[in-house]
Amino acid sequence: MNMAKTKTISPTAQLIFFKSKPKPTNFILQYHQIHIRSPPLRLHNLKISSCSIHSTIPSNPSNRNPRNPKSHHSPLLLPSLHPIKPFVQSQWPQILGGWLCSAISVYCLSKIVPKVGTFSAFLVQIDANRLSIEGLVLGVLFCVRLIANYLQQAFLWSAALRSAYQIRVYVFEKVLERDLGFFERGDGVCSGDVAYRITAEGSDVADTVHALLNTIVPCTMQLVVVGTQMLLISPALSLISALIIPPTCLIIAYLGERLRNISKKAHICVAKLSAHLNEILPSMLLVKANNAELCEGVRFRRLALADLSENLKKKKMKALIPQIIKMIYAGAVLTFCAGSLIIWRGSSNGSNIVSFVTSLFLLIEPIQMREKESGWNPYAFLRLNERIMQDVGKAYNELKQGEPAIDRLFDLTLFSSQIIEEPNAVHPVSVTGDVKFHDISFGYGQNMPLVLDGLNLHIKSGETIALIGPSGGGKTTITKLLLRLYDPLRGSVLIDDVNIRNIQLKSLRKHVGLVSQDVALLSGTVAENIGYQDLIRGIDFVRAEHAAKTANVHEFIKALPRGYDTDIGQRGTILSGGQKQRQEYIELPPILSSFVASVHNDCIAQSVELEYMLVPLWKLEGLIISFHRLAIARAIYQNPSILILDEATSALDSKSELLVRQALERLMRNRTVLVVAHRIETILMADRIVILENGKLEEVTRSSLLNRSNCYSLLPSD
Ligand SMILES: Nc1ncnc2c1ncn2[C@@H]1O[C@H](COP(=O)(O)OP(=O)(O)OP(=O)(O)O)[C@@H](O)[C@H]1O
Repeated sequence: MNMAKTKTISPTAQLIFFKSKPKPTNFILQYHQIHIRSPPLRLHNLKISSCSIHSTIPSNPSNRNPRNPKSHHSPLLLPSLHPIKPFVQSQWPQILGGWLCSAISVYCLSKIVPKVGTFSAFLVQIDANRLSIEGLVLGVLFCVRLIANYLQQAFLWSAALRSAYQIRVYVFEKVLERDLGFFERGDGVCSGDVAYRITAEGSDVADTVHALLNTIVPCTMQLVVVGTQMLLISPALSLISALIIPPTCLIIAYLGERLRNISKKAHICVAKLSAHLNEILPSMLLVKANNAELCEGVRFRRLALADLSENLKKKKMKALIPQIIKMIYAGAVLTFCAGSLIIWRGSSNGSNIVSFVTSLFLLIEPIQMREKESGWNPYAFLRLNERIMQDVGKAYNELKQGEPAIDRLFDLTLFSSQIIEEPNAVHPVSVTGDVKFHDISFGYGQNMPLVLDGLNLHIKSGETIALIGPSGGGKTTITKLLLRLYDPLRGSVLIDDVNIRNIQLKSLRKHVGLVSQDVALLSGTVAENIGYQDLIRGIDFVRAEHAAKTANVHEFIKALPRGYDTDIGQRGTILSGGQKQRQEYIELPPILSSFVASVHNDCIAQSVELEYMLVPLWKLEGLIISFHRLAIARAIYQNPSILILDEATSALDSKSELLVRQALERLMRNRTVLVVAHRIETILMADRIVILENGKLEEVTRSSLLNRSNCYSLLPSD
């Protein structure tokens, strides 16, 4: 597999489509490890067979106490890094490889520096023989060092990016596990912010991990090794050094904490900016219709200004920290030299002092300066140290500004689910479709008014119930309870007399299908949209085609440029090709296409905002209807025993109406159907009609309904 492509499915959810050349043989995808065995099925253009998914993500992060977001922090020096530890540790082969290369590079440098001195001495003596030997050795050392440096970077970036990839996948999977309430209420985190954390801040995490691996960890190792050497050479001088280290660490820790706080604010500012754009751009109709361009310009400017201010503070602090580290370094070296001079005067052992000073430099710069007399150029040495100090400062910056990103990413994974699957939940292979709502009371929050209050409803197997009522009356809420997206506060929902709390969630949502009034088309091909539930197992194309035919959408699909393989994600191309040549279509720029589409349907507006759309205005309605029928085809493919239809509120022309109605009739056949109805014709198709008002249900007859239909904004049929 050569590449994993992430495509947006909805503002809050993403699905990874693995794009690769089909591979005929068994192979393993990581990460998570998807073990693939023959015979192959097809997922997009990746050939896979039955696959078992094993989460190899270490268990540590999920074991944290979800009630206390900070409970994972251990009293380590860098507690914010604790959550990423298992992900980084799992990359140990790359990390070891990188550090080994780093050691080789340092070793070469330790040889190169004195050799430069020897080489220059032979240059002065014009000793051609020795000169060429020394030159060759120098050249080899130089080349080895270059290769080692390259490999070090390649290994460590590989470890950092793979860790970030695993973290992203882990966080996204956790986000997917969250209850619907999180996405609907937001809990203070809007979908744009979630997307920003997983994308942009995920990249910051990669930089942080790289900084950690590339600089800070080798430096720590070096500190320990050289510190031990210093202690062996002169405990007294080590004591002086030790006195300098704590205040230095304190100052650096203080500055680091400041950078961390500033970075957190900067992250929040840019996330707000991104969330605001995500909200406003698809809502251009609202903005323009309300003459709100100026107002939106001002709101954007305010957010952008806050971002500017926080980012400026961050950049200034990032620039300041390396300078302060350098200053501390220079001060420390001066203090140390003064101290050593005092001790040296009282002692005759000058060579020990030289060795010790060398070790002190080695604390920061990995050069072994054994041949002090021949090759040591103090100016070059100082320059090297300065560069290293800059690197250390830069790495420290990366680390500190990555910490808030880690915090914010892992905050998304800290939650306790309200919808908990019972340990002994059953997995019925089939259900007859008998549904009972028994004494249901439900409200969306503890202090929120009850939406449903002591509601009872029995839908017999194979029966169609039309649910009507005033807007905001709770019709959609009933459907959410049936899908167990929320649990009722009181009462129970039963399928075939089994409380749905005792049915496995996967099984429940397999037997209960939903065709929502939001025509939720996802990125991917038409076939993938129809066989959505089988994306991983592999789509059954015969079944998909049959579903499309039953839903009256087969002809529409056949007319698309690549039929069932047409990528719906590429909105611009869906209607291009031959249709474009016949100049039946007008080209709408992104903003206008979303604008026009949003008049008809919000979902289309979301989908088209990024691409040019080639659409005949007179056909736009037809396109939306085709999308409706695709959604119906998806439900037919799923073949659930119980069907929830949340009918679209928009008006259709009579031809489209007929096509959709035919598709719906076929879909509803031999199923238990609960239809949230807005059209009189649909209501008349039902076996029974119930009105939901003030949280309670009342059954009505068709004739009595026709007298009161205006109350519920029912759409007349053509
Ligand atoms: N996630 C939520 N959090 C808080 N309140 C909600 C949530 N979803 C819906 N509500 C509120 O619950 C009530 C019932 O909403 P619901 O969507 O079930 O009504 P509905 O009858 O389907 O309305 P419509 O016909 O307009 O779609 C409304 O007052 C709505 O504002």
